[in-house]
Amino acid sequence: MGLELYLDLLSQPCRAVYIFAKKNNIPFEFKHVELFKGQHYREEFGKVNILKKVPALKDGVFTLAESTAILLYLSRKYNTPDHWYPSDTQKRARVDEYLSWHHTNIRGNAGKPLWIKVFIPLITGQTLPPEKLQEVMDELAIALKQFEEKFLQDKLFIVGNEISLADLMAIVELMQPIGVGDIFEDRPKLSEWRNRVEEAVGKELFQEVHKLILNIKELSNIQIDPQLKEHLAPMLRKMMK
Ligand SMILES: N[C@@H](CCC(=O)N[C@@H](CS)C(=O)NCC(=O)O)C(=O)O
Repeated sequence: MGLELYLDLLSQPCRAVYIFAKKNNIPFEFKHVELFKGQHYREEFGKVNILKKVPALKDGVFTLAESTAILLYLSRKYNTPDHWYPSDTQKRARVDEYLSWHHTNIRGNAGKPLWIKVFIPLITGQTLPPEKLQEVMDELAIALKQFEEKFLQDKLFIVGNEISLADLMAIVELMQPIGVGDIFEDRPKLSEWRNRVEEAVGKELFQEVHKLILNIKELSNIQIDPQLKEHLAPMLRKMMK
């Protein structure tokens, strides 16, 4: 049994894993787990990831959750080019530094605008006041300022002159709010970095993987799984407050 990747390309960390595997010609079977259909609650998927989240990996009898761990596993197993996760100790530490900061700062904030503007209305039928969107956009702006000042500075990529796992994890998150508002528009440094990342990944692959998120409005007539609604209810109540 070969490598299987369980993904939904609406999910940011899934896009990072997909891009990484495709870009590095890693052979895998794409196992589509549609979150809005609640397919991650199926018993079969629970055997791959007891946490019931995507991305997840299955390689023979070995299973693995968490995007960062999956990317590192793939980079080691397939001996991918060094720039993704440099062997130089200090460069590698810079990737680790970004990845440690990423989850609570970029990931913690970049997904929210889409929830406020698209997913919550879709799931609950309720539209939230514009101030709610403004609130999360303001929080994201703080994270973006730190991203530019601390991690990007005046470099081409987060770790010098080549793309690494840090850039990959960052870009997939920063593409998430794009259907709601263009966060790159008034940020030339961020926008130029995005172009470089897109170029390094390959424009065709980049567009392919972001097709769903760039056409997010087409989701408006999707049927949401009732179990998913129930599972999300506490989180939604918190976000709607
Ligand atoms: N820390 C995890 C996050 C995984 C995660 O939150 N996945 C979301 C999609 S972006 C998910 O599967 N959510 C389903 C749910 O919580 O019901 C990673 O980086 O892989």
